[in-house]
Amino acid sequence: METYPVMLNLYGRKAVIAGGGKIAYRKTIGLLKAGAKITIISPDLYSEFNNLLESGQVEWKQKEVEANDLKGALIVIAATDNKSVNRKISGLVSPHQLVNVVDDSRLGNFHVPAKVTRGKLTIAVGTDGASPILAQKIRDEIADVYDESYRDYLLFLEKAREKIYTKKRHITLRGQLLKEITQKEYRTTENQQKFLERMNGKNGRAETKP
Ligand SMILES: C[C@@]1(CC(=O)O)c2cc3[nH]c(cc4nc(cc5[nH]c(cc(n2)[C@H]1CCC(=O)O)[C@@](C)(CC(=O)O)[C@@H]5CCC(=O)O)C(CC(=O)O)=C4CCC(=O)O)c(CCC(=O)O)c3CC(=O)O
Ligand SMILES: NC(=O)C1=CN([C@@H]2O[C@H](COP(=O)(O)OP(=O)(O)OC[C@H]3O[C@@H](n4cnc5c(N)ncnc54)[C@H](O)[C@@H]3O)[C@@H](O)[C@H]2O)C=CC1
Repeated sequence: METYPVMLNLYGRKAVIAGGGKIAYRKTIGLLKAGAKITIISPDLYSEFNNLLESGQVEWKQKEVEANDLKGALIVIAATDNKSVNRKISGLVSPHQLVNVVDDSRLGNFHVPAKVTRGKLTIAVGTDGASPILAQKIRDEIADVYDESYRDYLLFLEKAREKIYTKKRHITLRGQLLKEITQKEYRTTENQQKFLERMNGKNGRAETKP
């Protein structure tokens, strides 16, 4: 069976992480970047958490995890170092909760891919648990190709697409324009600017490429 990749919008949604170790920390950072509201349930916390706690970015309940702690969470991560506790958590979640079990992905309903993010561009690599290190390696290779400059490029593409849709255009022309801006020449700010001006109808220039 294949997995089904999705890009979740977790902004403001509740996430519960059981365990306060290194792996819990890694998952916390990923969830924070997505704007989730995170509660850590753990008798102790890995020192890296201190900053997050002090700045109020995460809530910590200093205790062992119980069924009640999972209530209201969209996403639950079982990240303790105790296999039977992690297994128990996977059995306690409701069928509509997302649960990731860090030491046995078959017990959960999702696992976490390696990813590279460049602003609005996200590329995720998964191996279904076969080799997290290969997922990391492929991610690193992809990250070299799709470097930091893609952050601004994506902003341009978004803006240009909006402009292309704003004005009433024939569907064929619209498609041509949307395709055109993904070509290499539009990686330069100069050509991006020219394109936006063209869409604004400045300088009386034609819409199609000369
Ligand atoms: C199933 C999954 C569940 C999940 O956690 O979602 C899972 C499971 C397990 N990982 C284990 C080990 C390691 N995992 C990593 C690294 C990452 N692991 C991640 C995801 C996943 N790991 C999910 C599958 C993803 C996929 O295959 O697509 C990444 C991609 C994302 C993330 O964690 O955020 C992150 C890279 C983050 C980044 O670089 O960005 C490293 C290397 C390192 O830490 O540097 C090692 C040591 C090397 C090794 O063992 O291979 C073990 C054995 C634990 C033990 O020893 O007991 C298990 C348990 C098992 O296999 O059953
Ligand atoms: N998915 C992944 O990427 C990886 C998963 N792992 C697995 O993740 C597990 C956790 O690894 P680390 O974070 O390095 O361990 P760790 O030892 O640093 O942290 C474990 C945490 O779980 C807490 N804990 C234990 N029992 C608990 C309970 N009943 N309720 C709440 N919290 C409890 C501990 O207090 C501690 O904070 C490991 O057992 C390993 O199998 C390890 C490497 C990678």
